[in-house]
Amino acid sequence: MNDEAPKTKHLRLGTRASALALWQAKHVRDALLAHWGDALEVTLVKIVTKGDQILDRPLNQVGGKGLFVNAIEDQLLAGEIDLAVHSMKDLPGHPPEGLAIVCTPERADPRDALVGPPGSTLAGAPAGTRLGTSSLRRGALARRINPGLEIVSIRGNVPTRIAKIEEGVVDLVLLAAAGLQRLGLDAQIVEYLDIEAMCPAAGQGILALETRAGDAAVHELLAPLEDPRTAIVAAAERAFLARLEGGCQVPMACHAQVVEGEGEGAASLHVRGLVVDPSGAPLFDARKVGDPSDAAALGRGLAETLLRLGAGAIIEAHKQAPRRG
Ligand SMILES: NCc1[nH]cc(CCC(=O)O)c1CC(=O)O
Repeated sequence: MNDEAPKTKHLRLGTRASALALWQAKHVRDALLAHWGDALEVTLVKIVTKGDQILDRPLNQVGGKGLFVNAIEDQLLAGEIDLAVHSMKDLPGHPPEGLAIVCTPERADPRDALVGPPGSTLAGAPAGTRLGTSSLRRGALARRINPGLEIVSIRGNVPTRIAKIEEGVVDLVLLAAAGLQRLGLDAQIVEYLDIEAMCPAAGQGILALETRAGDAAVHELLAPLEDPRTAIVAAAERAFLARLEGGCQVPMACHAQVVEGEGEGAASLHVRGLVVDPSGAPLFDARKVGDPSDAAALGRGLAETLLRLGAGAIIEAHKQAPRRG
């Protein structure tokens, strides 16, 4: 009818079907539509992953975080979808051959947050308090803050884990602030943990937009969502992860921040990384400061520093942990 009308492009966006994954996928869809308007159509494709189906065992025993992303990446490689939206925290350090993380929107709150009875704090919880978490990192760092805590492994999506308090299985739950905020559950947060005391997981609070490598048409559609500062910190944290990664879940943390220079001074990139035994000790903890343009080298170098300090033993122990199922 109207020859002048721009041609509508169609994007198939693959996502897990959990409430958090759907929120994230819709958030990306809405941001894309806000930018491109009628020139773009986005279809959400819900994909059930192995990680969604196995809920009765800790993640580190059933194959780690890859479980949540493999099915989605397979569909991307097969051309069934054009774009996958992931929590960067759930991704391994390297994308599989043929895929690429091409866009990282602005990072949300990277902190961990405590859910439980009003007035509770991690440090002030009485001895024997049961803290629910499936993350070896959260359990280990929580025990450093309060050695009296009893760590209880819980699985399931965010609302399921919070329900464990009502069910009497645990007293407190530690979760990512970003996930709670996205689900509108932040009214239940009783304490935000300081980044220094509870160093977040690499990529926590960051969305990773993944496409087929070299798919310039899709990459171009995503470009308006890119946040350059997030791309820098993500590059550092992912390089750290990639250098240390074993096959299973390893208790490690990494957090990078771009710090603006004073006056005319250039910005600098601060990266902290740690590897900790699940019991809370020993802990290998190091920091590096460098140029934001060297983000990946800085993250990798930090990982190598931890290996020189002896962190490899903890990583090996978790690589060799038997996989059941
Ligand atoms: N492992 C599950 C997962 N993956 C991403 C988030 C929250 C959002 C984020 O950290 O970016 C969560 C829930 C949680 O850790 O509490």
